[in-house]
Amino acid sequence: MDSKTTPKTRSEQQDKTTGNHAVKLATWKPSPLQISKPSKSEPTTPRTLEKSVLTSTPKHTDTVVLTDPKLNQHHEGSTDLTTGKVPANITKSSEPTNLSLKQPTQQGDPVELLQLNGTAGLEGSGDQEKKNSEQSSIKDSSASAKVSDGTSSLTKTSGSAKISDRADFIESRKSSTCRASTSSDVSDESICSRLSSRVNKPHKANDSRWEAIQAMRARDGVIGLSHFRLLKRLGCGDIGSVYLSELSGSKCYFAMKVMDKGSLASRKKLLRAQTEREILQCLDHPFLPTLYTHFETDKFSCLVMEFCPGGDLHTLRQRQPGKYFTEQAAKFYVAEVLLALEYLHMLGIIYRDLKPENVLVREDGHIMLSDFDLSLRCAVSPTLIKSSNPDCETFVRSNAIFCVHPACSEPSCMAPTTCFSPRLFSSKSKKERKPKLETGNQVSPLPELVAEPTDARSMSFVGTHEYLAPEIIKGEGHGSAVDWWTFGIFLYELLFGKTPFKGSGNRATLFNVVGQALRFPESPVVSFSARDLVRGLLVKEPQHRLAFKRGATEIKQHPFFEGVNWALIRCASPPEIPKPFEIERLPGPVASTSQKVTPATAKGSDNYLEFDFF
Ligand SMILES: Nc1ncnc2c1ncn2[C@@H]1O[C@H](COP(=O)(O)OP(=O)(O)OP(=O)(O)O)[C@@H](O)[C@H]1O
Repeated sequence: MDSKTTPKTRSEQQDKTTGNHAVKLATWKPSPLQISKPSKSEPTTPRTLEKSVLTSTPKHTDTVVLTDPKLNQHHEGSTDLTTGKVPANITKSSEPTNLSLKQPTQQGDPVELLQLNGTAGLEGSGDQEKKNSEQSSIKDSSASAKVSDGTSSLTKTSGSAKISDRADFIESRKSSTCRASTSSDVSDESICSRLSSRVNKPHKANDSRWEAIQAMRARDGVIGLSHFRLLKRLGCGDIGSVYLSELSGSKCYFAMKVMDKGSLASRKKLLRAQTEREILQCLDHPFLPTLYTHFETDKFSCLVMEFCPGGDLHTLRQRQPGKYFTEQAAKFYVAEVLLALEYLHMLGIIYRDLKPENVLVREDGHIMLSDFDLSLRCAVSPTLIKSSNPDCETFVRSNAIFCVHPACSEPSCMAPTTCFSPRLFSSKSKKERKPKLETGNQVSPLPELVAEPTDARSMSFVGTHEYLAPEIIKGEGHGSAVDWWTFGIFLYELLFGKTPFKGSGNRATLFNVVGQALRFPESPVVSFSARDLVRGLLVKEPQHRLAFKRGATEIKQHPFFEGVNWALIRCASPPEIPKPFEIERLPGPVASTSQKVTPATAKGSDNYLEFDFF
């Protein structure tokens, strides 16, 4: 079975819950959740959720949803692209029959037409581009993006059900300098969108897909929905559906996330969509998605990203003997995830949703971390904590962090953070002085820079039950250390085929996360260093957790990763290379072609030899 069509539900771990399963935590009460900045288009008055109800949706039993009982406005499911409606019964079942996405539009044509009443992409600015946009709008409205039937693949409404709106309480030592945008402008071309179309992605220089998009843009002025053929629905998350799509005539394939703006607005998820888009615009890393372009129609907001034909790590794990990875394979995947997290942290992004379902496998077997709508953006202030100059004294100092509300951060605020000149903290009071750094086994002659948001704090209750950090559950406020907790759970799951604190239900799981001691199963047998790393990461108090002070550097130096060549990891052989994705197997107009999406057809996209991040 094609992994892309395999339901992403954690079948062996799912709770047999139907309907919302309210969880009240008896022994502690999540701290009041406050909204720091009400958004104009999402007029949520600051509120206190003293009796917050944690619910798990049947569609995503493994993901936490914090519902404000007063608002009671959380809806699950994705919009039917044909009707533009959210299927009414989608919360009751994850059966494919509930997801009739398309209606036949042409008799005898197995390919259904997806009428997307689109206006052109909104990239670019200025009169000429507006003109183009208008012309294109006319063109688009008469054009139809084709989508295959793919009914057999619509077996899953995958993805995580998440907090219906972002309500991050931001503990900020300095107000953000970013534009305080409102989500009402999401349908318009935001400053970020304009920036993004010009964002330089140096690592995409040899990417044929990148070139194809640029060529199309140069030719037509703007890129819109009419430039793509939607071939198959790959999956569906909480804020949109993802389609395998071809840039018409280019044989370049992409994953296009299509979000219904009306549905986002009514479900108060515009901010999440905006957050994801703005984060994607910033990324240029081998283990993170490339956003090739973004455009909007009257009805939809579309993100065009790299397509990963290898499925996700959850599905891949299920296919392993014993449903767990060998230690070697696990090491490979977590090492790549670690680099992705490190890069995100350097950009001031706390990921907050690490789980195997969100780790996709590229055509070359390397990974791609996906799904950024729960991420939190902060401003980071890189700090040099260890100088290469032996005469310089070394100090540990947490870097100053300023969280920014998801609605008021933009790439221009974040991107330069990696380029800051590091501050070297010289002599301070003796109190602040730490005699020696714990540098693990390695003695590095290189300067050591912490550019991660180790001090960031948010009060949101986000994530997936089994992956939630204790400080999130307890509502104590959380920072980047939550990513190291989830990293520990992730490693544990890859190694043992299950998560460590899973209870009989979501409520029990949350209690276990907070109160239960970490235990390891007797089998499979896992090395001491692997268990030691997991132990270091799954420390309940974030301040005592591995990587709390110095971020990913601490983890990289752990003996578990001994021998890993961090700089050349993307040249390492992956444990498994996915079979070429066969376009001919898809129903619809492409069925007659024998085109395969292989590394050959996406030539140049993975020319990672010139690796200069690390
Ligand atoms: N770049 C991609 N390549 C291949 N498949 C993808 C890609 N991005 C997403 N998918 C598939 O589409 C599904 C939906 O992805 P999406 O990011 O919309 O939702 P999600 O990860 O389930 O989370 P959320 O609910 O936060 O949106 C994923 O489960 C995955 O199977």
